[in-house]
Amino acid sequence: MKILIADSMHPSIFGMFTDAGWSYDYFPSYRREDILRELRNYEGLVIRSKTAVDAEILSEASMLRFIARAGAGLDLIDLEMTKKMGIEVFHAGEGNRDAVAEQALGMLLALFNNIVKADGEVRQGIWDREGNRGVELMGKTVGLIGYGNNGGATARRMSGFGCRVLAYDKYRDHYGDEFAEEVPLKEITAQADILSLHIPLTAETRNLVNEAFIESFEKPFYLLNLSRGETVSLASLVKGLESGKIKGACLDVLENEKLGKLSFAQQEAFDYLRASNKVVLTPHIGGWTHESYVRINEVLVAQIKGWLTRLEYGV
Ligand SMILES: NC(=O)C1=CN([C@@H]2O[C@H](COP(=O)(O)OP(=O)(O)OC[C@H]3O[C@@H](n4cnc5c(N)ncnc54)[C@H](OP(=O)(O)O)[C@@H]3O)[C@@H](O)[C@H]2O)C=CC1
Ligand SMILES: O=C(O)C(=O)CO
Repeated sequence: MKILIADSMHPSIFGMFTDAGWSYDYFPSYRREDILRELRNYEGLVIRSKTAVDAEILSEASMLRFIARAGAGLDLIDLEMTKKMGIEVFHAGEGNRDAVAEQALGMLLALFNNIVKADGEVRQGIWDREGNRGVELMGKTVGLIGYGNNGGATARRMSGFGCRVLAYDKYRDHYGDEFAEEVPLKEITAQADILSLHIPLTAETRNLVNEAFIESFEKPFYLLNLSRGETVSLASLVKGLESGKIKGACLDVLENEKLGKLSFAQQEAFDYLRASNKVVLTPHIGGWTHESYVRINEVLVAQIKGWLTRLEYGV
């Protein structure tokens, strides 16, 4: 089996592929046009987030049997088309869920305890204790939307901090566990002090957090987004922060990432966010730890092996 690795990966993948008897070409700097030109020669494609695997790319995938995404989200892959073409798609959500959950906790604790602001002040010689009085996580109600890998890992940690955790997942049944109560969405909007998004980006979740949704919350709340930026309308978030309905936000992802590509309206919203002490921002690093970098490879290789075994035994 010949595999094209078209994005940078932790080098542990090379030994894993060789041990499995798979041959590969590693071209981490391949751009879209290179993939378009070469893909017809490969049975497997490994990508991270550089290239969208859309209809045009797939039209060159005459030999392709699988795509392995070195991460959780599959929003860059045309899943309808891969299904039609019988191409397997693997992801490594189990590989970075703990990283995402720890980052969610870290961002929230930073926000609640004014860590970024206070750190900046002390560095400038300002010793302000009253202006940096914190908020505790203990006893807060957290609402999670999406209860898969990241939602589950986040619930485990939030409950350990003394929070009551409510979880809503539109596509799972009977998912409540010792860390989170399974609830309808309206229970989250009625009770949550903190909302944390752990959903994929789909037509349904794009702009899920808009003005009407924010207004549907009964209490002012804090927002965490470590899913995809496009699930939250930045303009609505800014309105919510201005009105006080949103008390603060932790954003690892933005509506239009990489900052350079922002439209005028997005730039205006982003300028508000970056000037606000009620907001903690990180550059999409939630799933991006040294440990997850390796674990993602292990998860993908296990999935590919499992699939090959199933094919071999016809199950
Ligand atoms: N910031 C970062 O670095 C990272 C971000 N992510 C993002 O987080 C997302 C979630 O990851 P992960 O937890 O691993 O994914 P999972 O698929 O394990 O969990 C997501 C859950 O949300 C459910 N869901 C889908 N649509 C809705 C909806 N409209 N309302 C409520 N629930 C819904 C899914 O159902 P179903 O399975 O049926 O779709 C699934 O049960 C990824 O898709 C990715 O975009 C992931 C890793 C790192
Ligand atoms: O795993 C994901 O989907 C991420 O966003 C990190 O690449």
